[in-house]
Amino acid sequence: MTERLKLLTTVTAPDPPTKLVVVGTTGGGKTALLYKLHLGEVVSTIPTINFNVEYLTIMGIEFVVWDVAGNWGARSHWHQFAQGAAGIICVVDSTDKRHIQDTKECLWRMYDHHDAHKSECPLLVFANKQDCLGALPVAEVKDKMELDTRSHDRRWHIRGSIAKTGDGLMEGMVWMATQIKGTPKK
Ligand SMILES: Nc1nc2c(ncn2[C@@H]2O[C@H](COP(=O)(O)OP(=O)(O)OP(=O)(O)O)[C@@H](O)[C@H]2O)c(=O)[nH]1
Ligand SMILES: [Mg+2]
Repeated sequence: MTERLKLLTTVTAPDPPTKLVVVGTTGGGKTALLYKLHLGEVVSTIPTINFNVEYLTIMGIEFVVWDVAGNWGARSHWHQFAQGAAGIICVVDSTDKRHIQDTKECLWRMYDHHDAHKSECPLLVFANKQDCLGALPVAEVKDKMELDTRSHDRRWHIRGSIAKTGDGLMEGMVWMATQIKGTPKK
């Protein structure tokens, strides 16, 4: 009987949602991006204090997406939010070199502290605000983030985006979902 019950539980219990964490220093567009994906709408945002959490289903995978604040106080905790994440999303304001520099430093520091350094945890970077005058081209954001040199054997991808219109968002998320589908479950 116990064995039959066990079997039943295994068969019927749904998989838990797959965790993604969205990081980046303040103002990059993380919250705008999350709600554009979640609601299909532009929401007016204020700087996030702690985090927002929403569910998204992409390519049949249910994701639970944590949008973590990018303020000074929160940055040193990104690695804690990232515990157990199957993928990391980093959002940068392509118009602001100082912001890109800060985000780069915080991102790589997070990897120093967290099991997200493991190569099976893919990294998706959105070079956001591509609609704005003075936005750096994606290739330049890639260089400034040092993705080529600091990613080692981690799978990564950079995509230009406009969180306000949704441009590039789904393409990036499909890349992430494809990577996660290809990662064997533990
Ligand atoms: N023009 C333009 N504005 C954007 C874009 N994405 C976000 N914004 C605006 O940028 C500002 C900051 O966006 P948020 O989503 O609040 O930024 P955040 O990364 O969540 O910031 P924190 O919560 O402080 O970490 C808001 O006024 C957004 O409307 C974009 O692609 N283009
Ligand atoms: Mg926010």
